[in-house]
Amino acid sequence: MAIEEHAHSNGRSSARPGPSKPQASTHVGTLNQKSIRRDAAASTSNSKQNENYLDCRKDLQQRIAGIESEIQSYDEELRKIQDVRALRIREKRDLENQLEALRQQNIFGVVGNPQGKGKQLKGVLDYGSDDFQWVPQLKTKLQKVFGIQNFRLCQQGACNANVDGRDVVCIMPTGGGKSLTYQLPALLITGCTIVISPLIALIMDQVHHLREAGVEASMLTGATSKDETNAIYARLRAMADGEVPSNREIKLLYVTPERVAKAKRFLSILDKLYAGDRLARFVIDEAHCVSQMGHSFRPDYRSLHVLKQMYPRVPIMALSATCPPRVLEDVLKILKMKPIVDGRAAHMHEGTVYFTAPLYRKNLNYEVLPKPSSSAGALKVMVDYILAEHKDESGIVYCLTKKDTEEVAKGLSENGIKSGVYHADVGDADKEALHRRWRDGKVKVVCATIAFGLGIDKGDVRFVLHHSKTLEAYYQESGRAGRDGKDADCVMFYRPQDAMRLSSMVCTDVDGQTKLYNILRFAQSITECRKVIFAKCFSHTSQLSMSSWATEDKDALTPCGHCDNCARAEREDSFEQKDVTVQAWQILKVVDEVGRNGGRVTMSNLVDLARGTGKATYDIQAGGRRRGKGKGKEQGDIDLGAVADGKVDLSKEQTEFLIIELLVTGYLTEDYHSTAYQTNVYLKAGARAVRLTRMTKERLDTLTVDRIVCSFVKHAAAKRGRKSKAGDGYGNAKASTSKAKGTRFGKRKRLGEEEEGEDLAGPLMEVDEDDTWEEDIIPPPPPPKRKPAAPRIKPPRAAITVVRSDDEDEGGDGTGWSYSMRQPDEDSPPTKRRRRAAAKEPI
Ligand SMILES: Nc1ncnc2c1ncn2[C@@H]1O[C@H](COP(=O)(O)OP(=O)(O)OP(=O)(O)O)[C@@H](O)[C@H]1O
Repeated sequence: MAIEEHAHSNGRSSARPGPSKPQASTHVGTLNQKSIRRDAAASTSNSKQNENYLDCRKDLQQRIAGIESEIQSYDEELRKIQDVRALRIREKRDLENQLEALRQQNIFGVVGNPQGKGKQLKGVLDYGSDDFQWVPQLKTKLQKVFGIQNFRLCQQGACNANVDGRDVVCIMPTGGGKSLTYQLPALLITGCTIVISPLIALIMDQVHHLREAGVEASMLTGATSKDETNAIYARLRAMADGEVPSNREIKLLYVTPERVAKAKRFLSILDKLYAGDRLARFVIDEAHCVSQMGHSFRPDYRSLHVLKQMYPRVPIMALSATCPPRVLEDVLKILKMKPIVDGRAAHMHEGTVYFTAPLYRKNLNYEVLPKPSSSAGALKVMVDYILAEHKDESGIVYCLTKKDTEEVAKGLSENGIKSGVYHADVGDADKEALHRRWRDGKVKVVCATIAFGLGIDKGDVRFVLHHSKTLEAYYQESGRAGRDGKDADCVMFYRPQDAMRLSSMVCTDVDGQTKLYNILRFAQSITECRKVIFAKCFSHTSQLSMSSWATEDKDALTPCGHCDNCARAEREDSFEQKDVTVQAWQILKVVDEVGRNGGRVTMSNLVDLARGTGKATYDIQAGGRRRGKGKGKEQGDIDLGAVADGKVDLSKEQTEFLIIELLVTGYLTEDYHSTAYQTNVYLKAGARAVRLTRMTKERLDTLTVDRIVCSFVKHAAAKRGRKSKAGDGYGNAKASTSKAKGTRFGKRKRLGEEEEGEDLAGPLMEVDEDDTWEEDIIPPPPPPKRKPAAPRIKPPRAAITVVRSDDEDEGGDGTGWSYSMRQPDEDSPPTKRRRRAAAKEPI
């Protein structure tokens, strides 16, 4: 009853058996008997339930008691663990204090040297200073082993942090000297430094150089023979067992990431070295490959996360030339490295010590030169340039295609410049032979695709000629120049027609168009400092911070003072401005008319149509208005007077430049048509075109904002006696003035002089009459005969820059802009017309 009452008292209806509530009945006797039987049955059932209940209760109480006592024992254990933890924390602090004291004792000027400069702030270290006791030893080895007199950029800081056993990240530009930051410290530390590098060729090159310098360096790659591999493992085992004296140890062992990821034998020798305290450091070269967010992710790099897991005592150094903050964060996370601390003010024992050097190298002179439109002309310009500026000096010509490299190498060789070819299809032995001959100076110029990059470390590359698809590629290629720190030239050859070929090459790439427009803006600019363009563009597109482009003496947006545009800016009278709003309107009107007639125009087509020269017709697609009858290509033509109020009164080249400017500013846009073999690029009106085309010519004349203004170069830009940037280009001692470059820029043609540049073309970016092209189709090289060492001829060119106006009147959107155009040279190469005239041929 108690149970039932309890249940009822809880307000629940009980399903349990119990005495029934009295029911109304008319048969009393029967009811009483039934009731007695029911009561007896209920009583039996109640006692069973009671037993069950008691059993269950006992069981539960016992279990609860068991758990309670278990919890108590855990509490006790936790208390013990917490006590131990607190003890260990105190011990750790003690050890850290000892480490700090030890570090301070090792820093002259704090403890060891009372007369020291006292540069150290409390609790932080300036690894870039001389205040470490091993610095004299580092400097001696720097000179004796590597033959290098001074550290450059952040090398000293990185070396100090390495010797001090810190985890390090070092971001330095290509050719900045990253290798030294781990190779030199490795000589001062007991044990073996394991270098993980992505490319066998690069590894071979490094090991070769180190052995030449007398450093015990080895490699374990697919190219290492079985015997050699066994010998290396035997030496490492002996090292781990303490059987090898320190001066006989393998100081640097190069491996590919695949070996760390997959080779069990290698991992077991690492275990042994670790146990024997002979694992000095892991160096991860090209560390951005660890991150999927990086531009060249390598899956095997990901497996490097095991290093910190398995060998927590071994410091790691991560090296890269391009590691934007987002990628760096990912790299640190994957490698299980602590967050970064500044190498000039690093916490005594916490964090990954971080060093970075300006991405901009002061010893590189960036310059854009005009490229003639014919293969012969383009080759001639390159030959002239090399002979006039870099005769007998080492250089590289980067080409867009394999076939280009072959044609250019042939052309240069025929003109007395010993050249070789390097691209993906060249066999390893030939590559190696070329590399060797180039290094020895037997070959002067390597004509290469971008494949010629990693592992190419020749100090005295005095010039690199570029035909690049993107600004990133241009910058990367330029990293091969001037690695000895002396002045070097990085010259891009460009003509507006290139844009169409490049556009078809990148049209399917992610961000292809954005990247293309960036390099077009760079190439067309004649006023803005090249360094500043790099800084703005890369800090925007690659998340490389703007400060990466600052140097010790200049911030990122201060002009470098020595690129072609800075040199030009030094001469106030070097260009004059011209309003080309009408010409832009005319071009857009022509495009409009072609589109209305169902036609399409290529760039060269558009130039001819707008200027009323050449065949001045355009292709018509089915359904468009056509001129003439019969079979064959349907053609349309234009009444320029009616459509555009006459011809565009700019030279061909100026018109091309204006068209590219209209393209990158959205007044024109590309119209791609693919066939089975190629992609043809046509031009059509862009989103902004209507702003101009809706106006009448008369209305245009009264327009006060959004006018388009071009600057034309009046005189050759001064570039003579260009100063050497800053000593060796890496902030070390001052140096000389570079050789006079007086021949570089001759006098230019007067504005309006006609028909220059008809023979301008490029073996590297050949474009056929219709702006259509097939990769690798290159016309034969030009006739070889030419006088060596002729002064460099600078073909004419018009460069356009956009200047925005903030004026929002006249219905404009505040994006007014103006152009500047460089005036053609007076000593430009003979045009077809002039050549014909000279040969007394009728024009
Ligand atoms: N302090 C220095 N002074 C003069 N030359 C140096 C110095 N440090 C390094 N070098 C030289 O600079 C060249 C480039 O060095 P290194 O190969 O280490 O560059 P890197 O930063 O690794 O470039 P990459 O990213 O292209 O591999 C080498 O020839 C090296 O000997």
